[in-house]
Amino acid sequence: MLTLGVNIDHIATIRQARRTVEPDPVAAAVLAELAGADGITVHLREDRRHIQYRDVYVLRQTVRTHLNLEMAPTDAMVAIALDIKPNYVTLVPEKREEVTTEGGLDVVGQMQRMTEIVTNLQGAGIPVSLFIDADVAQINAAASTRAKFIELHTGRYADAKDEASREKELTMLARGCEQALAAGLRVNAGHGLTYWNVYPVACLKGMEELNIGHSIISRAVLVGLERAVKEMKQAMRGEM
Ligand SMILES: CC(=O)[C@@H](O)[C@H](O)COP(=O)(O)O
Ligand SMILES: NCC(=O)COP(=O)(O)O
Repeated sequence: MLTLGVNIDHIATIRQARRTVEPDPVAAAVLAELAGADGITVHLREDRRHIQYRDVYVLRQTVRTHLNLEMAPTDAMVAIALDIKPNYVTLVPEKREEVTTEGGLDVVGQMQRMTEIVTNLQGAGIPVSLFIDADVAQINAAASTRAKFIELHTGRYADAKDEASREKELTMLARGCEQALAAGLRVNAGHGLTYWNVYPVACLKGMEELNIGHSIISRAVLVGLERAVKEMKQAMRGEM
């Protein structure tokens, strides 16, 4: 059955805008789980722009589904993952100046390093997923590292400007999924998925989990606004 990992990075983005304590990603994770999330995903970026070490540390104790830690393939992050022990780690490429993750990992170009990290984390009982584009060579390389999963980068599909390009990207995702499954990999996907573009990806045969964040948090802010304003009026009347 296809599962949903809810990425709560942007709850932390709102908190960090004021460097305060609200909204707390830990509370968001509880609510997401109560609403049916099958997993919680957080990306602990090197620049700590949203999720903080404290969040991952507390989430490890509170998440009741599974915790997917997205992280750059660096020694510092591997040490954190070995200490926290999330249910799985997704290795992602990271650039300081990027607004969000741009491309997939270049596993082909750093086979030895990737294999070392995968071996190290999986040896400690933490399954690893490699966030890659639906590219034949990258998928073969990912399988060679013996990582348990890949996460197919759906950004190009999500950003497609017209139906023909979207169809082309979807076909590449479908072929990538098929190739990966045949190579013994388990397949997740994510990035830029929304309420409007998710269904064709959700229909891909063999897809295990979709990790979705920005669109869900954006919608949550809007569907929750009416209640939040009403509650502030109550508070102003001393009713809270
Ligand atoms: C790896 C991936 O696709 C993203 O979800 C990543 O976590 C994006 O990072 P931001 O949440 O900082 O945009
Ligand atoms: N790995 C993808 C993810 O966790 C969420 O990406 P997005 O929905 O915030 O673009």
